[in-house]
Amino acid sequence: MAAASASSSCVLHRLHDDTSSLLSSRGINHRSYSLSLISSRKIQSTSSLVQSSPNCLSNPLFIAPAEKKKSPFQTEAVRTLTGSLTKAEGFRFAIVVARFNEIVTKPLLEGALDTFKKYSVREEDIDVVWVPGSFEIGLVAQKLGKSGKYHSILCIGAVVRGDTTHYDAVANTAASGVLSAGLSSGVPCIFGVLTCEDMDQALNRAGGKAGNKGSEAALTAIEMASLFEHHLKD
Ligand SMILES: Nc1c(NC[C@H](O)[C@H](O)[C@H](O)CO)[nH]c(=O)[nH]c1=O
Ligand SMILES: CC(=O)[C@@H](O)COP(=O)(O)O
Repeated sequence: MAAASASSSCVLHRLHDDTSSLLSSRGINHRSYSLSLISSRKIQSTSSLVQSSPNCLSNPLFIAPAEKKKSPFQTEAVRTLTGSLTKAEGFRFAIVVARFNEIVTKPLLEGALDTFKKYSVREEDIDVVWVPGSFEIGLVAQKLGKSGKYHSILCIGAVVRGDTTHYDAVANTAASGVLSAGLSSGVPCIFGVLTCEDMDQALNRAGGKAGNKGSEAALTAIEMASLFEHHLKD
């Protein structure tokens, strides 16, 4: 390989001289056309080109291909990071649950606990914290997140529209409170708060024909805990 590279190197230098004299004989400013004496690195890449197609040298205006430099940010392949649902054992969770509309939030909580158990989360690794209503969830979630004791905080509530616009205040504040708790603590805070037009909608999502949103939120809590623990740790 070294011999081949050396011979290609002298070939290229000779080609450079021949090309320069050829262009000069035709009155062409050979400086603009001449082969720049390519770096050893390009000679090696060009030597591999010469070895694969030696007749390219017969072309008097053969110009060694410039080697494209790889961006330092360029990778050989796209990396994909996802959380796993299969390695939940050992993760610690807090569940913040609103007592308002307990007829709905209790089955949501039970659905979440059943899912944690199904995915091997130990009972001793789960803390349940009750708050009066969904409005109070955000502050408590932030406090728990900042404690550093949990891999993920699951927030459960049920906001059901009444006769006034109070629903909008509570529903929007609950959502922004959970988001803010996650952003400020750096711990995944999962929004498992139902926001429903009536009680039927809420009950259908707490173990009725629309499933159990508490159970679904627990799966999200496990996946996010895994993603952060295995891929996003500082
Ligand atoms: N109407 C609902 C409430 N309202 C209570 C508030 O969440 C809060 O506890 C009160 O405003 C005191 O700060 N909470 C729910 O979770 N769901 C509702 O439908
Ligand atoms: C979401 C609420 O706060 C709501 O249940 C309160 O009912 P109302 O709007 O009739 O006072």
